[in-house]
Amino acid sequence: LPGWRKYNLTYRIINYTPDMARAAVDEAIQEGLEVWSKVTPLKFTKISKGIADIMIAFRTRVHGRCPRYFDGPLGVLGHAFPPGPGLGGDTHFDEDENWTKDGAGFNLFLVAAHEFGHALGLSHSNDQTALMFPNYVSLDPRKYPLSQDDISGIQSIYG
Ligand SMILES: CC(C)C[C@H](C(=O)NO)C(=O)N[C@@H](CC(N)=O)C(=O)NCc1cccc(N)c1
Ligand SMILES: [Ca+2]
Ligand SMILES: [Zn+2]
Repeated sequence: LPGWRKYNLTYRIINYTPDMARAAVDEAIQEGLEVWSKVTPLKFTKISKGIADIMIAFRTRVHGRCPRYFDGPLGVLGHAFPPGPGLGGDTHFDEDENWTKDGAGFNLFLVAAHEFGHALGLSHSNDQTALMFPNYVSLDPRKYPLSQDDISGIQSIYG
């Protein structure tokens, strides 16, 4: 089965990027999850210690026991593991990027929303308008980032 077998998921922000205010990071993460909870029965609860389903961290290069590595500035911006125990659902952002709330650099909310798509079981889409399209397209973050393709995809897993 490609998705989580429960609707109530926990997440924990392990560390914070120095690029943004902590409150802005909390908000970008929460909104990145809300994009998906708005169109599914999924609920996300933030915890501040212990093991969450979705462990979120800012990392560089080779990090911890993660089998995937980051590549310095630009290129890969983040990665997330599909639903499952342990590493499953965990989401990492490349700290060598310039993370922002608005303006230059990469919009954390947009990248987070994309990564959480993976953490919930979605793979990349070849629909150019989809949030799950492989390449970052700087959208207006105030504009709703999901395309019909994204919505059909997530609702086929969590109908
Ligand atoms: C092979 C993967 C590890 C690439 C990685 C990715 O897709 N992570 O989910 C990634 O960071 N892709 C870049 C594009 C690239 N340089 O390959 C990206 O912008 N992904 C995040 C993103 C954010 C917002 C929207 C979209 N469409 C994509
Ligand atoms: Ca990078
Ligand atoms: Zn991706």
